[in-house]
Amino acid sequence: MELQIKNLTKEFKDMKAVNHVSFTMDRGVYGLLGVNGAGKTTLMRMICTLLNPTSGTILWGGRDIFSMGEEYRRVIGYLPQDFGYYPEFTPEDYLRYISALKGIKPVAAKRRIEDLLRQVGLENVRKKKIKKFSGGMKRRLGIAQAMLNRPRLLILDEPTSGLDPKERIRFRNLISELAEEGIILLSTHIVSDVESIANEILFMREGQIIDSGSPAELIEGISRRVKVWECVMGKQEAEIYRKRYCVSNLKIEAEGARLRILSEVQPCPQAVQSPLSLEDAFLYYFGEKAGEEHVQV
Ligand SMILES: Nc1ncnc2c1ncn2[C@@H]1O[C@H](COP(=O)(O)OP(=O)(O)OP(=O)(O)O)[C@@H](O)[C@H]1O
Repeated sequence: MELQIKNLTKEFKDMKAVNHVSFTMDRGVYGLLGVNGAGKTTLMRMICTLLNPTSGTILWGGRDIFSMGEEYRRVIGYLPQDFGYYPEFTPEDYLRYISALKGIKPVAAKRRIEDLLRQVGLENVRKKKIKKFSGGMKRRLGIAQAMLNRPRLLILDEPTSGLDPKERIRFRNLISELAEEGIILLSTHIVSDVESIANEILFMREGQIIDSGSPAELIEGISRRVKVWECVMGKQEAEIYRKRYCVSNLKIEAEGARLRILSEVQPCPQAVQSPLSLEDAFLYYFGEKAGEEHVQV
């Protein structure tokens, strides 16, 4: 079964938060990458039927999702950016409560909750109150609630925000496991969160999908337009280069500042060409904004 997004637009007053977006998802993990305000949440909320598009269509198996009602809700699982939980609940109570809301019968829910607690690694804290959970544990619980109805389409909005590096690794492993069960669309502004697990990446900027493909395809495409150079220079000189070029990394070493520069031509005589990474590709599209919350694991 596939989800087709055709010419989708969402306008808020006179601004287009999502601007004529089209793409199709059939299987695996799709990483929606963009800086804050790119339109990721708006796009995801429309896919979840929580927001009506201004124009365009979303089809599941060729049918308009907005006319499918309950049938579509059975297909989809959603983890919103700020998912509400009840601090005094245990994960078991919480999942039982959400199961009831989703209309899952108690016997089936019991089995499913057992499986999910194990799958997201919360079986040992099943009796602990959620208020005592770390950010990573809460996110994993959030994924479990989105998975209760065995969705074939799982939408995760910024699922890694607030996670520490160890939790990020654990999260990536969990997503790879879940991907075997259907389609996962996850949004993030952190390249390393999706680089190793996404089959396809969609770069979103100012409401539009500006490029898409597998990480290798994206790297190859952008490599034809820009090169990456590495060079070492004095700190003062490095400041000048930083203003003049798109610098994807600056590291102070014993012999000076090591710069990673994106440029079509060799920026200085000592610069040596280096293979382009997905992180560089992100920077190529998003420039300065991309570095605002740069996280490396
Ligand atoms: N209900 C709304 N009314 C007016 N403008 C909105 C509304 N929701 C979103 N926007 C605007 O639409 C644009 C896209 O927002 P959106 O939340 O979809 O981006 P995002 O990529 O998810 O960013 P973030 O990660 O910060 O949530 C932003 O400029 C935002 O201010």
